[in-house]
Amino acid sequence: MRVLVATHKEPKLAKLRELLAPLGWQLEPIGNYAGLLPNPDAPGEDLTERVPVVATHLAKLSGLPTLLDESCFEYTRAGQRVFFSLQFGPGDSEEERRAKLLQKLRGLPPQERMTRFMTVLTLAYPQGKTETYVGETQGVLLHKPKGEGGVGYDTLFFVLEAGKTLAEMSPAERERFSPWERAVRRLLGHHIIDHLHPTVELPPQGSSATLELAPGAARPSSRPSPMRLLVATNNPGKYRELREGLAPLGWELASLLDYTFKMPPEEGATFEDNAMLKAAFACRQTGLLTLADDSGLEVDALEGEPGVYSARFGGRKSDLERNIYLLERLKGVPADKRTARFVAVLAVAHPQGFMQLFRGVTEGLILEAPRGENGFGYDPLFFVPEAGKTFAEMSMEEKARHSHRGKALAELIEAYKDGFRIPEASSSE
Ligand SMILES: O=c1[nH]c(=O)c2ncn([C@@H]3O[C@H](COP(=O)(O)OP(=O)(O)OP(=O)(O)O)[C@@H](O)[C@H]3O)c2[nH]1
Ligand SMILES: [Mg+2]
Repeated sequence: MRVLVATHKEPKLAKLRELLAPLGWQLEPIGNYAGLLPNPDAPGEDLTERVPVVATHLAKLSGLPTLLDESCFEYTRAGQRVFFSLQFGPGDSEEERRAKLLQKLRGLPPQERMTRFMTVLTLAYPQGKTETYVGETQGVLLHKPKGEGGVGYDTLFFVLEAGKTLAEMSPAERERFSPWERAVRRLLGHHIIDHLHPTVELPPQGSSATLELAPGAARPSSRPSPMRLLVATNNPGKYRELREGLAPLGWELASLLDYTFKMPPEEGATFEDNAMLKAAFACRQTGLLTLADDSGLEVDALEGEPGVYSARFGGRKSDLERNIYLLERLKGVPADKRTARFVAVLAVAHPQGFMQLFRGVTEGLILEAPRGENGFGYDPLFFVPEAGKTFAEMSMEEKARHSHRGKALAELIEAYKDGFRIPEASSSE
């Protein structure tokens, strides 16, 4: 797809091309759009309303899908939400912009300097359809600059999650906290999923499905390995279990530590969606056969929560905090109502253009206090009646025999054990 990008900044275009490379879009700049934008300094303007309107205008003029982003600070002044747009005329130097911002903030009490640094990114189609992605970072605007790095307002913006200003971060760190990058990654995650939906058939438990990954990809041929498999997870506990489980295949494994790209946000509604998104993304980045695991805990008394949100349950940051939160949520729920299951979906994306899925489920109970030292995540709270133990009381081999991941891995090994054979790609023709 050809997409116009409303920017005249070469570094921004280059960065977009790098981040969106897995989508295979052809990104072209439109330099001369500034005159079409409404007055950027108009007060109280909500970018989530304005950016889609302007992007649609540009898409209609050009007849091509068009990407436009704008950023702003949003804060509260006298109880009102105020937007401070970061779009300026070409004449403003960074110095002048900072002065403008400081002037706007003069006299604001510290609690009103709490800010959302927000980027709104819209992809507009000439027919009028729009998609809008928002990236945001919470912070405090300082009275005085702090730090040396970065550009623009980076010296004034203190990121709460990081405990420093953007200007005090390394370039890699700054990327992680940049609302612009966050918005772009949301778009990427969404489109990778979009791309997969039309052809995927969700398989019955333990079977495999085929789908087309890249339009025009070579038709798969059946041929044996040499196998190199990228295990695309950032979770060390999972990685260990996957490595052990895959050992019988004798394949050479690569990990995400071997690469510098970042995985997109997991915005799918199901484990299947997220596993495919992760596998497809990493496969397209590396060209390697890629395995991703999406898994989680479904608690009946919580109507299936945390489910696909298991890694960010209650916004808690560590395994320990998530376990404490789970116990809080289940306070007063009697033992016989504490039923739950762990689900794992493994997706294997083949660079030739299709994907296979394997699913495993283990039923259990959530205890009222942790038991055992092994494993990771919710393991100390997950009791498996058939074994009479929690996952955390099991050795790795024992857990593999009983666990959701172990069961999905067994299906995968079964599918690949007699050498690597690619099924007929029926959906690509
Ligand atoms: O006690 C546990 N024993 C398990 O066997 C297990 N499997 C998954 N989980 C939890 O479920 C979430 C998955 O989220 P998830 O699939 O997005 O993985 P993740 O974000 O940790 O890594 P990645 O693979 O996405 O990089 C994470 O919070 C995991 O702690 C488990 N917890
Ligand atoms: Mg994850």
